[in-house]
Amino acid sequence: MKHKGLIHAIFYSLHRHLFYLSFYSYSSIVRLQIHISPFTRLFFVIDPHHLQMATLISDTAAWKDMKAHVGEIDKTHLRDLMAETDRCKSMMLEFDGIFLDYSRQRATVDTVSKLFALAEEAHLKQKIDSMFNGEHINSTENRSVLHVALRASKDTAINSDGKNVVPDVWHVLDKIKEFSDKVRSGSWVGATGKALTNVIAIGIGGSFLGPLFVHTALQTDPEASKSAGGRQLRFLANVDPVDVARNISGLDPETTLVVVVSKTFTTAETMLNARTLREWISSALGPQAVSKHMVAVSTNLKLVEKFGIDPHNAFAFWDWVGGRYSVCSAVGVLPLSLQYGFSVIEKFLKGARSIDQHFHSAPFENNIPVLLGLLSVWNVSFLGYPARAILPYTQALEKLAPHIQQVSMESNGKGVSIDGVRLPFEAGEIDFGEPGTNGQHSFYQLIHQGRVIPCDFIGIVKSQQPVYLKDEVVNNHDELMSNFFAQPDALAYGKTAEQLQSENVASHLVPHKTFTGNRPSLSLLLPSLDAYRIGQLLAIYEHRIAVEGFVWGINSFDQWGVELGKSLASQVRKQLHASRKKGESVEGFNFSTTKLLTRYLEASADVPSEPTTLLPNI
Ligand SMILES: O=P(O)(O)OC[C@H]1O[C@](O)(CO)[C@@H](O)[C@@H]1O
Repeated sequence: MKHKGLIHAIFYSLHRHLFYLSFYSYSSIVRLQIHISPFTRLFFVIDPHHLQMATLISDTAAWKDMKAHVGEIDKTHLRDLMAETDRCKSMMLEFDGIFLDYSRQRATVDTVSKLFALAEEAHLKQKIDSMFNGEHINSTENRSVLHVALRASKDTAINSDGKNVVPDVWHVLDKIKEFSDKVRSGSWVGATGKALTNVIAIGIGGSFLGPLFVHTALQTDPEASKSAGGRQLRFLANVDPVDVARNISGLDPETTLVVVVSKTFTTAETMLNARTLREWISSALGPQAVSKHMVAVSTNLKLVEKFGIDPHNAFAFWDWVGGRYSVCSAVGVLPLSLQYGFSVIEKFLKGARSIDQHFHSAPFENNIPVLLGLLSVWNVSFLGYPARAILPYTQALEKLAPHIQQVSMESNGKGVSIDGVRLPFEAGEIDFGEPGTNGQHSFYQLIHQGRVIPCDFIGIVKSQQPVYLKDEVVNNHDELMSNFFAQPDALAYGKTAEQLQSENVASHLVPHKTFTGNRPSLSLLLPSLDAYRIGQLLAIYEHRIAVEGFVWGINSFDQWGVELGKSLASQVRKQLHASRKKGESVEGFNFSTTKLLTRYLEASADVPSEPTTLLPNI
């Protein structure tokens, strides 16, 4: 019912510490909505069909002040900024062994105070508190965001919907400890009585990338690798049968445990891979072997049971854990504990906890994730650098960038504010990276002389695997770290034409050999790379990404952008079935897709149309 010009309803609601005040007019002309909370702000819709006006962060004085400030920064070069010792000193800090130097950002002390003003305007502190307090800050899914509870100590209370979730977290952790101890000690055996020494973890996205990152980082840590003994942990993510073949290659079902990891237990790729490995096990050992060889991690325990996995062998987590934030839940803790033992993984959780406490309580000027997040906003939204390179100088962190890609790009790759208003600025950033020095011989050319890409340099003081050859000038790790220290200066200072001329460089080469410099980076130095430090690094990135989203005023905890492709794939799947089984021609697609599908079907007409035995050939 519409009453033109009439304020039809006034709602007051008190929800925890938040106060909402809403005026709705069902007129087609005016709808006025004022929500007073850290997340929802003044919001007017004048004619829902034509005009929307909302207070976005980009409408605030603090944002405009930052925009104006860019002109000041453009007048300076990092060469000059780096000469200001007091400025540099103020841009270095340390927390619990992690040393951060952000003096090579294109920022002055004034820039940093303006960023704090922006944070204030964005209600950053209140938003962080709301996250830790279990408010439903993931508003489009009406969920809390409590990955910090996954690594809280037993005596902490963290509430979601009025319930302390920490006892549930520890109930599952204790169950993982007990189960992984049994498997590792050989008291839980496979169907033929043999110990299960190999694990294949099936999962994709957040149910894969975080655990893979941690596993790769721990693999070469002496304590962890000693604890792993000869055990193997593999990850099956891609529905590509090549990935199945790679995973089972050389493994014996008799000694293999399969962990199916899926928050929803409906993800098409994971479920097909799970059915494929169930077939691999039952065809070798009989269907009754599944209960000894397959366990699951999920929030959907009903579907786990329906799949045929014994509910006693299911490890739960909760809807307040986002997939990409789930590595500290059973998603990561179960496979990693099976491989390394629970005590190693507990250290990883403690490392993450150390950063959680720091993030929650440290003042912004000493708060590593807050500073990193604000600097990213500065680089993306004001200096106009859309990408970020993650460059760890340790091969052990080779899977850090792929994991952070998901955490960052799935979280902050959004086009509307948390209120659903289209953003007049770009949020999110393009993350990529490779360990140094490999990356130096690949894409660094572009970073030095092409596009400006802010870089995160991550260095480790003590190598996990030190090597020192007798005739070398420095040990291998010092060689690696020489590059870690050199690259940020090369980017910041560059090399001028005058310098080249003084070196008698041929004049036609001077433009080619000139480095403009003024390219921002930051350096994080960790004392070592053990389970604790890996946990810290993970939490630093998770919280940094949340800070960016909080300032941009978006919902960093949903991922609607992945849905459309999934539903289109399901239409294609139906078509492939209809064409292969019933000979139906391709229909209902555009010209291009019809052509591509027809070509695919015609060219693959000779592939087996009946089920085949699984025979990996690699
Ligand atoms: O754990 P699930 O439910 O199988 O989901 C896997 C991944 O799929 C996504 O939903 C996106 O495709 C991710 O957010 C998630 O991490």
